[in-house]
Amino acid sequence: MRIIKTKSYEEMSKKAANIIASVVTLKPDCMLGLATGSSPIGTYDELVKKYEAGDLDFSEVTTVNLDEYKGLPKENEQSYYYFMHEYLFDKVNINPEKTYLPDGTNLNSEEEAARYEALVQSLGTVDLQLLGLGRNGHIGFNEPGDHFEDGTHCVDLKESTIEANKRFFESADDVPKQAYSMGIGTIMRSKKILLVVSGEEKAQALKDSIYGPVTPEVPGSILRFHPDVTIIADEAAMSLIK
Ligand SMILES: N[C@@H]1[C@@H](O)[C@H](O)[C@@H](COP(=O)(O)O)O[C@@H]1O
Repeated sequence: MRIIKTKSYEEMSKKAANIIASVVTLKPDCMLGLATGSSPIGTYDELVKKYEAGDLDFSEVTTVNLDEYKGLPKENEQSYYYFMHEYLFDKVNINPEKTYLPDGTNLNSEEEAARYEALVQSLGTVDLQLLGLGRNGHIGFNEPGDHFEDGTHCVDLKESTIEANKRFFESADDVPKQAYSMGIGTIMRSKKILLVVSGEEKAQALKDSIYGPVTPEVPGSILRFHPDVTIIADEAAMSLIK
């Protein structure tokens, strides 16, 4: 596990984008696992800049996203489909037919989870999985619990996650109560993992993930068992780590 400490969110984002760009440059037809949330927005902005400067070509890249709210249609501004198009897909030359997310409009949880898991596996191995960290230590939408879920599944979101994510919605009541998420096994099967963490409100979750026991109570802690993890965290997120 490599831990890179940066002075700011901007520096974190630049370094993360450099790592993703190197993967795309070395393997133009790579498969990227992508994340949503405020943590990776700066990284996507930096990737767009590299594309606009003519330094990156996404035409052969395939992407699979970690998660999606259950029940939100694609055109809902809070759907992760919308987010990915807004921050990345519509701004670079990626082939939209090679970008995949769970289908939030399929309300049959078992069917959708099985479909997405089979799809991700059929596409091959994720070369690099980008992750953010929830304030409660979640990765994707794998919430703290008593066991690690292996494959894609439907999650009942924790109150703390609904509380954390309500800033994007009109009220907490508007935040979906469930989401589809890749499982811990899906994430751990990626060749490389890149975790970006910013802000003081993540400091405890980051410390617990890196130094606490490996436990499903802190889903991010499982990353210690992965052979190729890079964590890029700003000073605020690292503030509880000496
Ligand atoms: N499902 C997403 C995660 O994929 C994300 O990494 C995390 C942190 O979000 P943020 O980066 O906005 O703090 O929580 C969200 O709920």
